[in-house]
Amino acid sequence: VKNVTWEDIANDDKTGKDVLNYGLGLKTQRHSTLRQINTKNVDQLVPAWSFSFGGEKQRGQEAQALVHDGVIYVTSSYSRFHALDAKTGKQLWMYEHRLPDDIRPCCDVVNRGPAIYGDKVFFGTLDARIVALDRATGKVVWNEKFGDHKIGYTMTGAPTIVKEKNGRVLLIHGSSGDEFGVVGWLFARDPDTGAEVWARPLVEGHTGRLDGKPGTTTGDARAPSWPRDKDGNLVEAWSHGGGAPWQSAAFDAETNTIVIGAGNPAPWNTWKRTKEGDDPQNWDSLFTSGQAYVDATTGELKGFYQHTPNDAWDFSGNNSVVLFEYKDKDGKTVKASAHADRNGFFFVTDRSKLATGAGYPNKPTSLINAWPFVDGITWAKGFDLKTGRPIETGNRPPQPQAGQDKGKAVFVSPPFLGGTNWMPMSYSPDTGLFYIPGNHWAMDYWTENLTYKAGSAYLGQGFRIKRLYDDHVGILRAIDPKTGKIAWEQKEKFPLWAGTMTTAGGLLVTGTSDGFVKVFDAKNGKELWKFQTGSGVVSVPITWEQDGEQYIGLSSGYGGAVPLWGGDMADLTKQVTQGGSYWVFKLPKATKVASK
Ligand SMILES: O=C(O)c1cc(C(=O)O)c2c(n1)C(=O)C(=O)c1cc(C(=O)O)[nH]c1-2
Ligand SMILES: [Ca+2]
Ligand SMILES: [Ca+2]
Repeated sequence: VKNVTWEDIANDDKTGKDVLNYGLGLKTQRHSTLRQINTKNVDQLVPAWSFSFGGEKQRGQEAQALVHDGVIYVTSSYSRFHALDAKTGKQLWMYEHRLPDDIRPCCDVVNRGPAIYGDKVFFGTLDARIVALDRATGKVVWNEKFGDHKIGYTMTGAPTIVKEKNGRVLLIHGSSGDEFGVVGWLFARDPDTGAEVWARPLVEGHTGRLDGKPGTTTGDARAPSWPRDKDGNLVEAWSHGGGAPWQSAAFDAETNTIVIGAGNPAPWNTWKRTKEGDDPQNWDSLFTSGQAYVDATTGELKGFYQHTPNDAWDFSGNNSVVLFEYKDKDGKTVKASAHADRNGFFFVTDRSKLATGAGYPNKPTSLINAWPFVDGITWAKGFDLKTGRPIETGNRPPQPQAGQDKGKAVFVSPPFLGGTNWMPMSYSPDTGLFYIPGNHWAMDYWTENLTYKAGSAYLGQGFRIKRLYDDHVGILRAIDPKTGKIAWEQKEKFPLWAGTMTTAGGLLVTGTSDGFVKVFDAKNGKELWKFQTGSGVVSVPITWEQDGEQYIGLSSGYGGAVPLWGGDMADLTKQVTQGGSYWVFKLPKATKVASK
C-alpha cells in the first residue's frame, strides 16, 4: 500500500481524492472542496454499490469511513473493521475483534471510525483496547489495553493523528465509561508500536503520565472544584469522576494544541458532587462537561472552557469542537472554536486564548458568545459573557426527602440525550454557517440514592424521555456563528442521529433514523434529493473523487443511544428495522457528459 504521510493528513481538507481524518480535516469542519455533484445535478444521484457488514450482529452503525488510494476503511458494530474497494464495494479484508462477554458500553456496541497513518489503520474496541492493523492484510500489528473493561472502560470514538511541535507523530485517543464511574483519560501513543507517550486524566487532582513516569496533576492537586466529606477527604464521586473524552479531537497545529470535549461527571447525581448543604453552583466538578485544550507534546491541560459547571443532567461536553476563523466587526480575524452542546447552547470561544493557557480554568473566560440552537431550554436562561457561566433557572432535580429513595421529578429540556449528541455538525466556509443535527425533546427527571458498585451503572438519577412537539423530534438547523441567528431549519419525525457534511457544490448531506440519506441546499435548506437505505442512518457521510467521478458514502444500520435510553422516542423508533451496510452514490455517467 502507499504510505499515508503527515502532509497527506494535514492537507486532508484541501484534497478531494482522499478522506484521512474523522472530521474531513484537522479542524473537523466536515467540508469538502468537491463540486462535481452540486445543487444543479444532485437530484440525479444513483447508488453505485452497497456492501453488507454481514454476520448476525447488527445494531448501530455510527462510523465515518476513511478513503485512501481507492480503498475505503470503515468500522462496524461489535468492533469490526472492513477494507473495501472504493469503486466496486468488494471486501478486501475484514478484522473481527474477539470481545469478552462482560463489556460495558453504555449506549450500544458502536464504533465511530478509524484513524490512518503510514501503512496502518487504528481503531478502538469495546473491551478498552486500541488496535493497529496492517492496511494491506488486516493483520494485527499491535494491540494495547488501556483500561479495565469490567469496571466500565470501553472505546467507541475514532482516534486522531497529530504531529507535535518537535516533529513526532502521535496517535491520540480517548476512553468511554462515565456511566459506570470511571475516570476519563486522553492518551498519546507511538503509532508504530502503540507505546504510550503521555496520558491525561480529566478529573481535577488526578495525576497524569509522561514518558512512562508519573506526570503533572490535572488542575489543582487539592481538587478544589470537588467537595470534601466531614473527615476532610475528597468525596467518593471524585475517585470515579468521569470526564471521558469519548468523541474525537481537533488539532490546532499552529499552537500545538489538541482540542477535545470532556464527558459528564460521575455520578450524574449533582448532590454527590456538592458539599452537604451547599449550592451545587459552588462545585464545578472540573474538568468535566467542557472543552479541553491539551499540549500535544506533553499532554498538559493548558486551557478549558466548561459548558455545564457541576453538570446535573448528563449534558456532557463531548460533541465536536470545530476550529474556524471569521472576521469580526473591525475586520480582525478571530481564531475561534464552535461547539453545539447537549445542553442546548451553541458556543463560540476564542481559541487563541484557550490554546495559550489563558482561560484556565474559565478565568478569564474565553467565551465569545453562547446561543440556544433548540427551542424550549429549561435549565438556563443564557450565559453571562463576563464570567462565561450559565444563568441557571433552578432546574436541578431536588434530593430525596429524608426516608425516601427518590426525589421529586422535574421537567427538563433538552433531556440528557441532548439538543444534539455525538453526531457531528459541519461548517461551510462558503455559507459561513454551521449545520447542527438537533432534536426537540424533554424528560421527567428525578434524583435517586446510590452507592458505587464496580461494574454497575453509577447514575443516581431516574428519567423518562418524551416529546416536546407533536409534529417532529429531529430539527436540522443552520446557525450563523457571528449572530446566533438560525438561517434555516428542517423538521424530522424521528430523532436525528446522523452527522452532517457540506460541500463546495453547495450541498448539505445527512441521514435520518427512518432510513433516508438526504441532501439539502446548504444556503436555504431546500431538500434536493433523498434515498431510502433500508435501515436507520445514524452515521457520518463522506465524499471523495476517484478517476474523475465524485462519490458520497455512508453507513446504514439503526441503533445508538435512542433505542436503548430514549423512553417514548425508543418506542417511536421500534418500527425501524435493523441493518448494517455501507452505501455509495454517484452521478450516472451520461449526466456527467451532458453537464460538460
Ligand atoms: O460518558 C460516557 O463515557 C459516554 C460514552 C458514550 C459512548 O461511548 O458511546 C455515550 C455517552 N456517554 C452518552 O452520554 C451518550 O448520550 C451517548 C450516545 C451514544 C451513541 O452512540 O448513540 N453514545 C454515548
Ligand atoms: Ca482529503
Ligand atoms: Ca455519558
